[in-house]
Amino acid sequence: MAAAPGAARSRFVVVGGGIAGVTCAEKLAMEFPSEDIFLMTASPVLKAVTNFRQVSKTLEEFDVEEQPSSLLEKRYPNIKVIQSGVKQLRSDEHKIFTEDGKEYMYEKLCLCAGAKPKLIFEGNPYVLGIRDTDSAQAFQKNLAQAERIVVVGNGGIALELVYEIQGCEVIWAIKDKAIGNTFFDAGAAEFLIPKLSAEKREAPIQCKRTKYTMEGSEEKERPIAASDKLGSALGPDWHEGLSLKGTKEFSHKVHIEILCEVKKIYLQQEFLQLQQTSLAFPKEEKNVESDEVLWPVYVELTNGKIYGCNFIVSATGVVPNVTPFLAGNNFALGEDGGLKVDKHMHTSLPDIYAAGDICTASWEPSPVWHQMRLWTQARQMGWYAAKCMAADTLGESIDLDFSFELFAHVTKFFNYKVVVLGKYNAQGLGLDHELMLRCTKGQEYVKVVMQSGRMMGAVLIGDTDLEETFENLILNQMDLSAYGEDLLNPDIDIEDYFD
Ligand SMILES: Cc1cc2nc3c(=O)[nH]c(=O)nc-3n(C[C@H](O)[C@H](O)[C@H](O)COP(=O)(O)OP(=O)(O)OC[C@H]3O[C@@H](n4cnc5c(N)ncnc54)[C@H](O)[C@@H]3O)c2cc1C
Ligand SMILES: NC(=O)c1ccc[n+]([C@@H]2O[C@H](COP(=O)([O-])OP(=O)(O)OC[C@H]3O[C@@H](n4cnc5c(N)ncnc54)[C@H](O)[C@@H]3O)[C@@H](O)[C@H]2O)c1
Repeated sequence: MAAAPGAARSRFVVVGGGIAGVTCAEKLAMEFPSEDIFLMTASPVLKAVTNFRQVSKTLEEFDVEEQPSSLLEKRYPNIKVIQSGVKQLRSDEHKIFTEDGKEYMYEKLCLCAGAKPKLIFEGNPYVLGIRDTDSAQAFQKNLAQAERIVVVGNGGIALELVYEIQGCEVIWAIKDKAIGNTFFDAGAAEFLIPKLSAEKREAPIQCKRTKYTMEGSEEKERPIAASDKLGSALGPDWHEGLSLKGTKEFSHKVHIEILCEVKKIYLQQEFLQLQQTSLAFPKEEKNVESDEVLWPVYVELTNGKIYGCNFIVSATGVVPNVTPFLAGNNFALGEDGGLKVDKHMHTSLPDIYAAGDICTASWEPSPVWHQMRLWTQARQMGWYAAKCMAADTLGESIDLDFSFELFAHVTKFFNYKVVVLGKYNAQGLGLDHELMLRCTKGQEYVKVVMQSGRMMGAVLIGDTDLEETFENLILNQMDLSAYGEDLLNPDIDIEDYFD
């Protein structure tokens, strides 16, 4: 195509300086060393993956570093970083327009603009979200002067926050029955809960493993019934450099309100006019006397309770950053608002690919993979999108990358190593599955999800050393019926078993 006068052009343009965009640009730079790759980003710093370690076939660990763009350009001299937000895309003309009034032409474009927090009561100044360095610092500043906050949401961010916050009362309002619904079931939640009260923190106990099989048993700690219910983002351990401390001297003080949402938020003045009564922080779950302190803001929950607090954290998921790209372009969007991509990371429009939090994987997935907006998937998608762009350019064919065979995520919650594999919460399996559990209080929690004798998923909390074996068992879909409960028998070296 002919370049418009004044429009810079490049064969490959990538939008987004997060993990997906940077990884995509790096891979393109390697594949096409003599081509200039334009990387456009709204944020002044880029996110680079460092210390990458392939822990097993599908599990990976790495650090995420904020770096100035000059460092990336030094490592890859054919990458040109353009620091300006994209405000418009004209897909029919293969052009993008940036905030600083410039226009660029591309042959192939990859959109990696990430996502932003999906806030409840958006626009209310007392409601904070956490996404990037700025929002994390704003949160820290507010927390330093707070005595009580309300945390809403039950996913990754809420789990990290309630554990890390010290010296501040936390009312944690969740829609579900148990904590951490995006990663755990109620059994795992029960295992983790003691960690939330510092006073009750237990010394490590002897490894006495309690074994459970199947749901529906009447034992006290029975397996939990299967349920059919279903700027750049920060990097790992983002909270470690931040002092997440309120004004008080105690450690954790978390009160959980389950099965509720926020109904209304009142400013102090509105609240006083209504002459409502707010609840004090509950003591041992009994104290519901009214609060005599006046708070800047009050939260009314759908269970009728009202708590005063300094501010509210909305850790209620994300929405893909698609807005600047939609006007005049007929992208197919997923239910979650992301740009639909096929198994070659192609959006519904010609020559436009997408990767990371902005996209919605719309191919028929492997039975044990699903999309979650995580940095591991952002890296894998960015890398694979670049390979697909290269293959299309060179007229080659390409198979779906192996990383999409099995969902695998390693992280840390409540100071435990947490590994989740496959359909770890029996997602999409309906009632047609069984659970096997092994649990040692304070030490480890192992859950496997079985269907027709095959392992479909697992949650491993603590240093279980089982991830590689279970990863293999899920990948090879071996019929394990004959092993029964021995699968989780701590006295049997399971790895030897399957060698
Ligand atoms: C607090 C927090 C903790 C997290 N913890 C974990 C964790 O422990 N493990 C895990 O796997 N994942 C975690 N995540 C999720 C993970 O960070 C994201 O899934 C991942 O970083 C997404 O990468 P991305 O490149 O797709 O998007 P982003 O990192 O959001 O990057 C998007 C980029 O696009 C740029 N951009 C946006 N709009 C435009 C535009 N119009 N023009 C130009 N540039 C634009 C932005 O400036 C940014 O550089 C966490 C997220 C948060 C917020
Ligand atoms: N260690 C980790 O792996 C980790 C840590 C932090 C964040 N993350 C990722 O970062 C992203 C953002 O994290 P997040 O915790 O905001 O999102 P999330 O998707 O993990 O969790 C959102 C939570 O908010 C709840 N929710 C949604 N709407 C609600 C509403 N109106 N009222 C009350 N609750 C509501 C959901 O039920 C869910 O529990 C996610 O993609 C997450 O996977 C991962």
